[in-house]
Amino acid sequence: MFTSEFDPVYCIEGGILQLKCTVYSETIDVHWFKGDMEIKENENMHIIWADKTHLITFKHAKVSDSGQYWIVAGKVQKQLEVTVQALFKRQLKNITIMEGLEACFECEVGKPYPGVWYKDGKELKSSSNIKIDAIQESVHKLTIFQTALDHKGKYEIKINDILSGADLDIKMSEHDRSIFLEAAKNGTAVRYNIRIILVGKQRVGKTCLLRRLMNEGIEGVESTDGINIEVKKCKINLQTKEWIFTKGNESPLNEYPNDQYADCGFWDFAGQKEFYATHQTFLSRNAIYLLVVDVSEDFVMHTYNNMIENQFDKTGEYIDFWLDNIHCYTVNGTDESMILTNDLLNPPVIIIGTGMDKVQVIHLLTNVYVEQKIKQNQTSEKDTGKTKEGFERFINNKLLREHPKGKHLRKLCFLSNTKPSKDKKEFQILRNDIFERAKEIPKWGDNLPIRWIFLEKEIDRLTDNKEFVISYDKAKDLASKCSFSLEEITLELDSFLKYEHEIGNLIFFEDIKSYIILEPKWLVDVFKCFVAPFQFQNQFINMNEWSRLQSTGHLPKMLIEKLFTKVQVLNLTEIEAFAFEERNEDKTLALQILKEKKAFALEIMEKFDIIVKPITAEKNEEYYMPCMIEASGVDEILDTINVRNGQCSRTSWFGLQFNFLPPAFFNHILVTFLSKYSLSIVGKGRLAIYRGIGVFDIEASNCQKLLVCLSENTVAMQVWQFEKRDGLCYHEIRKYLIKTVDILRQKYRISIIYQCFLKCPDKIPPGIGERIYINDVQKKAQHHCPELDFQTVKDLRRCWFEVCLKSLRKFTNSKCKT
Ligand SMILES: Nc1nc2c(ncn2[C@@H]2O[C@H](COP(=O)(O)OP(=O)(O)OP(=O)(O)O)[C@@H](O)[C@H]2O)c(=O)[nH]1
Repeated sequence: MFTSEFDPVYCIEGGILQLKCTVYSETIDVHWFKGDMEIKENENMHIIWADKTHLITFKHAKVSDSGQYWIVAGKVQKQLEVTVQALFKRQLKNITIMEGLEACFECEVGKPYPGVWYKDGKELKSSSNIKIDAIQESVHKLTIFQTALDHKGKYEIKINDILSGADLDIKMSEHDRSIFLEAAKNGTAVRYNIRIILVGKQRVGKTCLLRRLMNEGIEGVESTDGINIEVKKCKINLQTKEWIFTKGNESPLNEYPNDQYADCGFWDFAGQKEFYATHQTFLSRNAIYLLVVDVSEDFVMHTYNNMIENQFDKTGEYIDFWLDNIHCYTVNGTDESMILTNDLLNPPVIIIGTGMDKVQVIHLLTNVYVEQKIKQNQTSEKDTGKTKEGFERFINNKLLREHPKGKHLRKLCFLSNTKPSKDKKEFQILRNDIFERAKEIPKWGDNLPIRWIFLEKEIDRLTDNKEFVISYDKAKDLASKCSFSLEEITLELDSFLKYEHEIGNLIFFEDIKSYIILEPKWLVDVFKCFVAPFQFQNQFINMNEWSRLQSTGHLPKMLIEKLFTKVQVLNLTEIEAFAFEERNEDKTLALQILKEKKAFALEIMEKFDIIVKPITAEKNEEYYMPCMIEASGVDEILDTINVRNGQCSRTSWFGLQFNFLPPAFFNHILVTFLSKYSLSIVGKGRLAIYRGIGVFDIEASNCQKLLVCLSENTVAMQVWQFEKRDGLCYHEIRKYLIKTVDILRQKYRISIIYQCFLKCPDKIPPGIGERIYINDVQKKAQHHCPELDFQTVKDLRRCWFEVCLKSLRKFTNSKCKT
């Protein structure tokens, strides 16, 4: 039938593709098929024949035109292989860079053709800050110099009628813009950074998991006793995705080039709850979170409404708690850079269920047990050991998916640290996942001024030499060595330090900048002695100060000094002290530096509201630690202050009900109130501060006291009037509470929401029932209070909301006119 050969046909996308055959006689009918579908003519393709020649022409070949074609004549069929090669050997790639830097789009085509560039559909031409060039019409380049925010958009190139497109995203530098832009003028370099934070309950296998990820064995892993953060580092090859670890004390990691390797740092948190108050220092926005849970433990679903700090223990609750924490500490309502897509928020969280080996054992054990139970008709879900399903149901939980915190979740994986698979593939998969997630984080591949990268290396060198905290002056010296601009060295240095703090490389507070913490371990060492001070009680016996700390929160200077002796990093080591002796040198300078560091440590703890100097009538300068005070019954406090003696009248409650109140947030509120109002004195000079409660004198005669207290996810206030005076309104205090919460939200960049409510002056603390939410006030003009007969909403409002004088005036004015 056929007189032609059927050699494979090649063509480049966009070109003309012709398939041809000749047959023995012009009367022979030829049919063309692709796969098993007969080809029909369309706009882009014509079928023609003349005499014995049959031809199909595709005007613009597409990659999808590739495949097996069949040519059928009578009962004979021949096969023809067609390959349409993509025109673009390299497509344009999305670019995200910081404002002021140079953006370069580049693509490569398989055959030389001219190209036309577009931005948001409009043709682009070369100009003062846009350069278009092409190397032999094969490599096409578009360079935008000194990018500005309005360069954001979709960029495309059309070559031979085929489009390739990519987005340009410009980020405004979070640090001081002008300084950054100035520093960038002397050249920039790309830097890839990954911070991985392991969180979860105690003893769920975080340290073992970290060891596995670092390719180490888990022999000798012991549960961390006390508070700790272990930091480990490695490099990741961006091309091969290989992870490179250091062994022992050598530090070859610095030798790997920044543009080809990502810096990877792991922070392994010990899971002690005492430590939660300090989390905001360590929870970085630019991190990947590995939330570790033990699958063999009991799983309890969403039980959040009644969950308060320190009072939860089940796996589901931990997941809830950590997702809430990560969400509220890392996502700022207005910050678009944390929104990845409609359904995904940064930072990413991967949940890792460890202990799979134990679950299988449970399964085996329980099968017999379950059978018995089934017979007795007594099965429960827990008995069946369906732990894995519990997790999956949790992840698919509608509530979780609707809540923004659910948008951080990327993956759920199950493994065993103690009994991994033979080739330990599950850990390799996890490493790959981590790497892929890292690319989604806004600061991935940031371009930084080269001198900043030099300074980063100098700092790395210090930490390699175990120098964990440096003075600001030392940082200035280093910066000038790295050619930071001399005139404004502190401005640029601050800008650098803020950036490094933001990505979690070091800890720097602009308002307490005498020292810079290069390793979180330093801060942890300080915190651990102060947040859990009672561990040292046995070592300093016969001191009344301990019981006073527990009952009143008073932390006298003498106790502070004692605790400081336990902070390793704030004391000379034995070797150092010995060296001084040996050399017969004066230690004064070294001791002076340690003294300064101690003062800095106190300042940090004050900054985090772990310790506070309340204003009191005596204006003493003593420190208090509200979080150390033993919880006492509210009834006890009422009786001590004589609130129920019949002569004291109590206002309605005003409060804020939060969706989630992160640990220590109430402490921040209390401390802010402590800086404005004097604490009441009860009994023999005891300050009226308790765990989760503060009582303040709000006027000179001490006849009006304000109670501020924490109850579940609620902060509530009530005023006690010991001298009846009608018509008093505390709207300033209400506004102060709201302003305080809003300022704290901004200061700690916490994303939390609340509803304001009023409630009858019944028991303390005010339960959830019978709360009147301010938004509902209009609907509830009459409010039924079981304890005080009928009370109108107006009565409840009166003491917290001023009469709106403006509207009153407007009203009277308008009356006057008429
Ligand atoms: N059976 C089993 N045991 C595990 C697994 N992972 C960890 N363990 C054991 O659990 C104990 C605690 O492990 P760690 O890795 O220290 O746990 P952690 O979460 O770091 O503990 P903290 O440091 O106290 O917060 C160790 O005895 C481990 O051997 C696992 O997958 N299966």
